[in-house]
Amino acid sequence: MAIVLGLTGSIATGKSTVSQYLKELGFPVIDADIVARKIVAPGQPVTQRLRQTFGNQIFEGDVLNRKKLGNLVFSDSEALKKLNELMQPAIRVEIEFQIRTLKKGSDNLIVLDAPLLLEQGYQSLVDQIMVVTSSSAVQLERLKQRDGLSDKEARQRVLSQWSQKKKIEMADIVIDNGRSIEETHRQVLKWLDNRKLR
Ligand SMILES: CC(C)(COP(=O)(O)OP(=O)(O)OC[C@H]1O[C@@H](n2cnc3c(N)ncnc32)[C@H](O)[C@@H]1O)[C@@H](O)C(=O)NCCC(=O)NCCS
Ligand SMILES: Nc1ncnc2c1ncn2[C@@H]1O[C@H](COP(=O)(O)OP(=O)(O)OP(=O)(O)O)[C@@H](O)[C@H]1O
Repeated sequence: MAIVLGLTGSIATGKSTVSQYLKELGFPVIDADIVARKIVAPGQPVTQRLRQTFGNQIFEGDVLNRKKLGNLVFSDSEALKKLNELMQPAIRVEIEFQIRTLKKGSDNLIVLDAPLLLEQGYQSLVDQIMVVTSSSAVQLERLKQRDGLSDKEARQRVLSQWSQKKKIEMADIVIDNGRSIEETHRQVLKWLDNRKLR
């Protein structure tokens, strides 16, 4: 029976960096950010509801302008709450479907990479929780650099999620991604070897 690993952590701490490595090692990865993109493609029911709720301002024709929606919800907690109410049920259904499908295969490890795994209570879908961390200063710097955000915008995004401390308290495994990527890979390999997963 495959182990389902829930991979999470606060924004820009390095989940994708770890999930990319697990993918390179050959493990199947379900990426909640990709699931979230799929359900807001043109013509999807959730896309229509986003238009009804937030108006045409967040669209270019049929296509959702993610940058505009991001700017709106990460600076207004009520809007973010509405967005979560709209999107999370459909995201959960798709994630559950993908886990069920992968469990029918022969993989010994299935990875669920989900930034809001703990906030949204996905613990019941996974067997182990891996939290990726880095110091707040490193996290902010990487976030600003990657997404071209101001200091204020980056801080607002960090504050829209649970604190790193709270996530670490709920973790089975903590991966410190504050140093080099090679050092992070070493920690992942150590865990895989301990669990005899490779
Ligand atoms: C607001 C949106 C349009 C911004 O899109 P954008 O392309 O700029 O960012 P992207 O989707 O790559 O997300 C980047 C990071 O933002 C953080 N984030 C995304 N959604 C949320 C949210 N609802 N609450 C808190 N943090 C979030 C995550 O750490 C995520 O990895 C997009 O993030 C979105 O649709 N969010 C809602 C869907 C969701 O809840 N996704 C998380 C799945 S568990
Ligand atoms: N150890 C590292 N050293 C230097 N840069 C890194 C390291 N790990 C990640 N980065 C960079 O930091 C940024 C954030 O990393 P990544 O995208 O993996 O985070 P994430 O947790 O998946 O973010 P999100 O929650 O937004 O999806 C990226 O630009 C990535 O290239």
